[in-house]
Amino acid sequence: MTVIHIPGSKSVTARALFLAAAANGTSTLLRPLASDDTEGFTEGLTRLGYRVTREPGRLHIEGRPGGPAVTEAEVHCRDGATTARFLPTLAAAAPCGTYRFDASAQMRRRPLGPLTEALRALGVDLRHEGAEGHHPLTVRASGVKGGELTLNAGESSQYLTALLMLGPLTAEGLRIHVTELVSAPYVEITLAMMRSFGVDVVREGNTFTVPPGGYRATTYAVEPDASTASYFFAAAALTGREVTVPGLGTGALQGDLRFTDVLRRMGAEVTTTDAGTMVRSTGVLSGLTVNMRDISDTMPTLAAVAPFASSPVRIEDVANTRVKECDRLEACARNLRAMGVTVHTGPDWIEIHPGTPRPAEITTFGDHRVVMSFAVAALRVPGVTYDDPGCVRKTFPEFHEVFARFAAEGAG
Ligand SMILES: O=C(O)C1=C[C@@H](OP(=O)(O)O)[C@@H](O)[C@H](O)C1
Ligand SMILES: C=C(OP(=O)(O)O)C(=O)O
Repeated sequence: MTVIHIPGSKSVTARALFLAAAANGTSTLLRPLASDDTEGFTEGLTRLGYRVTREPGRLHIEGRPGGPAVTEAEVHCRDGATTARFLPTLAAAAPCGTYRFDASAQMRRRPLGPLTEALRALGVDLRHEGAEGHHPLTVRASGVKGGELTLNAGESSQYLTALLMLGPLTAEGLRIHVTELVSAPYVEITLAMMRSFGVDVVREGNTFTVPPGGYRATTYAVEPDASTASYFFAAAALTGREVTVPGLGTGALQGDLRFTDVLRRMGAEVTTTDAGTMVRSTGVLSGLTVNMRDISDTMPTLAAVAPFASSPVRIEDVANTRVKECDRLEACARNLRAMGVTVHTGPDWIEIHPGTPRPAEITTFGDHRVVMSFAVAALRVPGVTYDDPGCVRKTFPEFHEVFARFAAEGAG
């Protein structure tokens, strides 16, 4: 049996950094993720004048309920959409200040229009330098009074998360009516974490009521990243092995742990306890039709193991994977075809047929999940290479070393 210790969740770390920065008092984050996304987030906070100090395996953040310590700053959000969407929202709550945000070429292409429109509707002076709804942008902050909003989060749940986290920093609180929502489990993470920092959001159907009054500092333990764990779970199911991931058990916050339900439906044995989750191959890997709207970061993981299933795999309702680090539906289709696999795609679906994949150079489009997903397929197809293997730095800089050790253990 192999036990894999997975680094901290990107989503939980980003939220914890925001909430701790806004809180009254000093917070400590235990086992936060250290990757390009979370380093970018931390650097952004530092540029806004927040004090973050490091110790091995922990971060201390001195909260500033009154907002950033500086009234002017330039923040580069790198490739991280959590950074690029959450930090301008945090800055908007400042009583006064001018804050400019930019991002990598990849992140500049990704949308945030519904969020910036919502901030403007709340009275925030926010200007895009180029295309509307994209970075770079400048926020001229003068505090946010609060009030009612209608939001379409059908493209990204991060718009809703950003506004929910803003709510307690407004004078009167926020009431948000949501018309559409993708990646819904990420909103559950947000609500649970806001509770840990002292704020109870009331949810009635699609309406969220967020009280004013700010956050309370706390010590927060970051759980392992469930999307990262999907590569190890899939690898076990694909190569006749068993793997246990401690720290992702029945109480886990992240919806992406439900990827193990998909593996179970395909034939793997899955056991979840309070302590963690174990996936064991039964030698059976059947195809299926699955809706991944809630857990679309694991769509590429499933796409990469799909050709080895005994019948077609059809993944539905994943249109928003087209506005991630790359167009993930097309990236998966292109790379699977390069490996000789039959693939069909539609606006929001992909269908992958059983085949005998051959080695190819994977075109990564700078997307960490393309690399990590095809590394799983590569366990059965020696000779796969990547045009940019280093892009795993976004969420898991040590991926190649850890995954190679995991593979070697299975071979030995
Ligand atoms: O809130 C978050 O931390 C995230 C939400 C999801 O994005 P979308 O809501 O844009 O699908 C997910 O894909 C992303 O990796 C992290
Ligand atoms: C989509 C992702 O990241 P983000 O939106 O946080 O940049 C991801 O990590 O798969």
